[in-house]
Amino acid sequence: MDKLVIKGGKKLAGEVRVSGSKNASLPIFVATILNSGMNQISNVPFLRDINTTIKVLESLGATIEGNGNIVRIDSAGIRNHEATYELVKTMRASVLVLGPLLARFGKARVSLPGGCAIGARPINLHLKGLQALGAEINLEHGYVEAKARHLKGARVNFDISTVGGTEHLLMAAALAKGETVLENAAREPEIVDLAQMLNLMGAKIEGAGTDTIHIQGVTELSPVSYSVMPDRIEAGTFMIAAAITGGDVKIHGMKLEHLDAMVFKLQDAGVEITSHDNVVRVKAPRKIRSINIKTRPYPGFPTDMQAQFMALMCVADGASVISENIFENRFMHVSELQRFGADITIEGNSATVKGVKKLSGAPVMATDLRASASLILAGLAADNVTEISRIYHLDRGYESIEKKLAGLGADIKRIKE
Ligand SMILES: CC(=O)N[C@H]1[C@@H](OP(=O)(O)OP(=O)(O)OC[C@H]2O[C@@H](n3ccc(=O)[nH]c3=O)[C@H](O)[C@@H]2O)O[C@H](CO)[C@@H](O)[C@@H]1O
Ligand SMILES: C=C(OP(=O)(O)O)C(=O)O
Repeated sequence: MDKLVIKGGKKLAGEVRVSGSKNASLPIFVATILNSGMNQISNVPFLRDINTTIKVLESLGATIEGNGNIVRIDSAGIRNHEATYELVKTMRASVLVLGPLLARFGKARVSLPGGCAIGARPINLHLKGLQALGAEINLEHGYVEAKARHLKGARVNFDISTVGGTEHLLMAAALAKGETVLENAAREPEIVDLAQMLNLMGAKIEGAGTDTIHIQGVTELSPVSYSVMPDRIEAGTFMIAAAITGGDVKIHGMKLEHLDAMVFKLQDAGVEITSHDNVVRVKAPRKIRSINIKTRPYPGFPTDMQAQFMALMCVADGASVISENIFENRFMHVSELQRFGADITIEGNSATVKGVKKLSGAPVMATDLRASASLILAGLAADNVTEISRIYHLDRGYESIEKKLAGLGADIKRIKE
């Protein structure tokens, strides 16, 4: 298993480019199930989760070839309607194939994804929504078996804002008969990206990016060429890397408006953020101020940036309260950050972080994707050497992160074991 070795204390400087979004690519790849033909998806990041999605689509019968960051998906050969436990267990988002398979072929059998390190993460709202569209759903031997002669448009009111649930229903409703209205829909930019791609395929979707989405079902969708939006979480991670190392970094290819909630918090913490000609410059202050955050669905502070922001607060001036409101167990990074000498106490869904003068490098273990990123950030700011093991989590969601950080002057190496 690979590990990362970081010698901390370098101020990051220079320029870095953000890759395409993992969380937008996954549903966009899955949406190709809805048509029959050759789709071309560009700005795709090289990630383990993308490989898993490719394996899932291939197992259904799609033919896929890649060239750099462009992936061509021919969905004409899809004949199989089952996604196995072996594939779904390695990546939860694979469960999104259920709705599109059902909408196009009238049946699907997909393994339940199960929980993960950050929470139980049920899919009850996905299934309730598909049932509202007329799907007959049975749970057998850990699999969801779904049938519908023809999905029919309906009103779906989500109990809680769910990104995956909204994406799932968008895709299924695109080929349903009549109008579907999604209420209390999630508003994340990745949902807007998916809706844009579906509309290019011929879907009739209005209101993506708001909490009410109207979908007029169509009978057929066509293959498309589509370029994936930039990864806002990768961009946010670089912003914090600049801030935590006392650095001055220019980030290319990001959309600053996708990170408004975090940008305001970083500015409150004293970080200077300017944008010119689509390049965002992030300049650290002499001392970071402590700031409280509460994670919320978009446009609130993203849960996927909570761990990284906590790493920053570990070296800030004062105390910060960080509340996690999306996932019930997303503080796994706390015990690892404590190994760097961070002063953090947890009470319920809140962590109080008292800034310390200096973190001290340590051997640590990554527990999930964003936790891994927070450990890199702490390692960049810490004295001495940090060794991070179990970085396969990181490879799920960050394209060549060690190369990009090394390009900014970090002393970071991947050791193959
Ligand atoms: C691949 C992808 O895009 N992953 C993102 C997506 O995950 P994902 O789509 O899984 O997250 P959701 O928005 O669905 O989850 C939000 C909350 O709703 C709960 N819930 C969800 C569905 C459901 O049927 N029942 C239910 O109770 C979840 O357990 C969680 O507590 O959005 C999360 C929240 O921004 C991000 O952290 C993930 O990075
Ligand atoms: C939690 C994440 O991803 P996933 O939903 O795929 O687990 C993430 O990207 O931070």
